[in-house]
Amino acid sequence: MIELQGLTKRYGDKLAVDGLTCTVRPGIVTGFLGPNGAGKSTTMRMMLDLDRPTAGSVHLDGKHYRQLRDPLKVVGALLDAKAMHGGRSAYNHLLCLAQSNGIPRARVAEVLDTVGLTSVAKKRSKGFSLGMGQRLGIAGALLGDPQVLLFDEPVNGLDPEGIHWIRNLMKNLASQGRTVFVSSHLMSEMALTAEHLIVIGQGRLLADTSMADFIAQNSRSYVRLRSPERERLLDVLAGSGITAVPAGDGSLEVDGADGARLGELAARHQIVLHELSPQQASLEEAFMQLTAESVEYHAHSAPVPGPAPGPQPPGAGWGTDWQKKGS
Ligand SMILES: Nc1ncnc2c1ncn2[C@@H]1O[C@H](COP(=O)(O)OP(=O)(O)OP(=O)(O)O)[C@@H](O)[C@H]1O
Repeated sequence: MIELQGLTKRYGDKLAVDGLTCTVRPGIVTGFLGPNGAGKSTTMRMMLDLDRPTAGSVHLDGKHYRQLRDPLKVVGALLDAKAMHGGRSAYNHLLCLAQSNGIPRARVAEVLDTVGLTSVAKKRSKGFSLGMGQRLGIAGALLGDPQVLLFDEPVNGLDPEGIHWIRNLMKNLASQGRTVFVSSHLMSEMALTAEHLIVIGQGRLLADTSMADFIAQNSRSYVRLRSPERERLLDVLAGSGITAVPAGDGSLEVDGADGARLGELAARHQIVLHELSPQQASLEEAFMQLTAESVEYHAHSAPVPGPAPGPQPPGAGWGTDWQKKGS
């Protein structure tokens, strides 16, 4: 369990983390979300005593990091996969960590095997790809068999097989009763991995809730109906007190009634349906909705040069005209 109590960090004028109070529980994967600069990395660094809080506290399974005799046996972390001595082999890197934390040498081979790096164990890590570096960082986090695990952007640089692997690894670690706390900007991946979410914006807590509730509370869900007898369907729905909104593509959008009820209603009146599909917003949409006010950095689309103004290609405007909100 990780307990934050009024956790605050100020860098000069900048309040990077602003009075965070929350608990990260064991047995589930908890996702940590926030726009760029929200304070996620700073919070994780304070959990590991790499940054000293301006105020407030962090406790890992009831203890402050500095009270831990062999910290790697209590908390394992992947913060920056490149933060290692590149001249050392993967094996020696892990061996150094093991020896300074009272962890038996045999554990090194075990974690190398877990992360799939046994065949390159004797190679220097500076020759590793981004994905191999991530795997080595994860091996380091697992070395002490800790109950608490922190992962900052763990799928960075991993290929689809690697992403699948780490998703299952995190779920397995949680199912063993461990506390797994993971940050990522990849919403689709987070939606598949995390059961609970902690969301921050400009250093403040915005949400501490289950994944399902987060999406339900921050987005619209409705049922889309399509029928060759649209007008009759509208009448039948109205007769049952159900409001349907005609959409531009000829379908109807119905809020506040579930698919089963709508399907039965149509069947009772012998109305043919070509579509009946519950529409649930994605985590990404819910996240954008909640954090819209606390996004500090916005990209503005650059005007497309040329005679015909039209839709911009995906990604147009990125890297141009970054502007700090409110400045
Ligand atoms: N060492 C530092 N000195 C000064 N300001 C810092 C320092 N570290 C972080 N900050 C500032 O604190 C704020 C929070 O940064 P942090 O890196 O924790 O955010 P983040 O949520 O991890 O962002 P990202 O998603 O972009 O990684 C930012 O405004 C950042 O510029």
